[in-house]
Amino acid sequence: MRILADKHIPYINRLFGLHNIVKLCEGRSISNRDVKDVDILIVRSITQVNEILLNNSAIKFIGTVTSGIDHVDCNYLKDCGINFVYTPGSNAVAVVEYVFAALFWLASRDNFFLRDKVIGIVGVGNIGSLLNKRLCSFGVQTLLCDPPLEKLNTSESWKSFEKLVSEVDILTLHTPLIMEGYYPTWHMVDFDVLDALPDNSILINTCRGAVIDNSALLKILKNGKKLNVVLDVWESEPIVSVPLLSYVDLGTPHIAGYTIESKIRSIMRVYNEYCNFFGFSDLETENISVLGRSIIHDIQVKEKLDEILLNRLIKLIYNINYDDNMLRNFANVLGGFDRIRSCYASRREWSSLCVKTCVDCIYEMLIKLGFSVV
Ligand SMILES: NC(=O)C1=CN([C@@H]2O[C@H](COP(=O)(O)OP(=O)(O)OC[C@H]3O[C@@H](n4cnc5c(N)ncnc54)[C@H](O)[C@@H]3O)[C@@H](O)[C@H]2O)C=CC1
Ligand SMILES: O=C(O)C(=O)[C@H](O)COP(=O)(O)O
Repeated sequence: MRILADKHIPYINRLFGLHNIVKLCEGRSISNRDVKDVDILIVRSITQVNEILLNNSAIKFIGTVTSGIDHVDCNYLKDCGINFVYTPGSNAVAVVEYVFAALFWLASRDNFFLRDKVIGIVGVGNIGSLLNKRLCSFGVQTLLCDPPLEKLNTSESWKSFEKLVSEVDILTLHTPLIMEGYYPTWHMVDFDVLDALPDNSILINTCRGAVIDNSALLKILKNGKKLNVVLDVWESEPIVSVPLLSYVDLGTPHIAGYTIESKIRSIMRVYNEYCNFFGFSDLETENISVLGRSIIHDIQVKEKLDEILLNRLIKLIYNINYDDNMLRNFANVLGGFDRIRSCYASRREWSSLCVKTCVDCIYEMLIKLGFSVV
């Protein structure tokens, strides 16, 4: 069969090349002409998958190596009988660990402790629920907002979005981009919401840029609103608002989900779904262990695991400031945003750091936080 794939998805030839003819393209430039004689299409979030792309094509199977699917017209694919797979949760760990890195970067800069803050999580799915679990295991207070889930699961203590905004010190967004329907998220954070946030609170967006009205955010920051902002996603991607970037505390090029582990998880998920759909047997396991340990392991933890020590462990794995600097250096360069992302030296996840301790309570905490412990 003939496969067309985004050239920046890893392991495509290794996984699909044996049985198929594989063509690789820049994701943003894939066109209807490219898919004319193609059976299988494998994309990232930067390829709009809709009738314009697929009209008169013979495509049978489409995979996106993403959790978000706002770039896909799912109804059109269903109407055309095209089998569609995506990879929800594949990069949840990566995003959660990005949020921790951002929080600890701010905490050490502004000299506060996370345990003294209330963190509001909007969207409690794969990412939001894992973030909540890890924050709570580390003794950080959280409040949750997820109206669709609230309708299904009344056991949690949910907060309305309006109430959450006024009660939290830190607001972190983890919803899909939903333009319409009962719970739309497009511009969910608008000027009024931004104005209602307590002074000196922290706003983190790692879901989709347009969940925050970026023009309103720039306006209120220009007006002097005291707000600490972390943006990994931008309303005008791949163009980044340089004025907005100049006001945010941390700005990164949509890489919160970019760990080596998450990239392998997602392409393996698509590959296994492809094998199932076409009836092939050579299912690859999600062979993350092929990565082995990170370059730094066998760290001894003897003293209690406080925020300062956890921050030091995190920084062994990931320096978020580096990604912020990269974006600030290339935001003004034509194609810079996509270039940084496609050349990104994906980081490792905490589980790749092997920590040694003989203190039981530290052992349990490290396990709950996602580290490998011996
Ligand atoms: N920056 C990055 O690299 C990444 C960004 N993302 C983005 O993060 C989003 C969330 O990812 P997951 O947790 O895997 O998705 P998910 O689908 O598991 O969870 C999303 C949650 O949001 C809730 N939700 C929907 N509408 C809502 C509303 N109006 N208010 C509050 N909650 C609402 C849903 O009920 C669901 O529980 C993705 O859709 C994607 O857009 C995901 C991975 C990486
Ligand atoms: O999985 C998602 O949803 C994301 O936002 C991914 O991080 C998008 O990465 P690309 O598909 O744009 O490489």
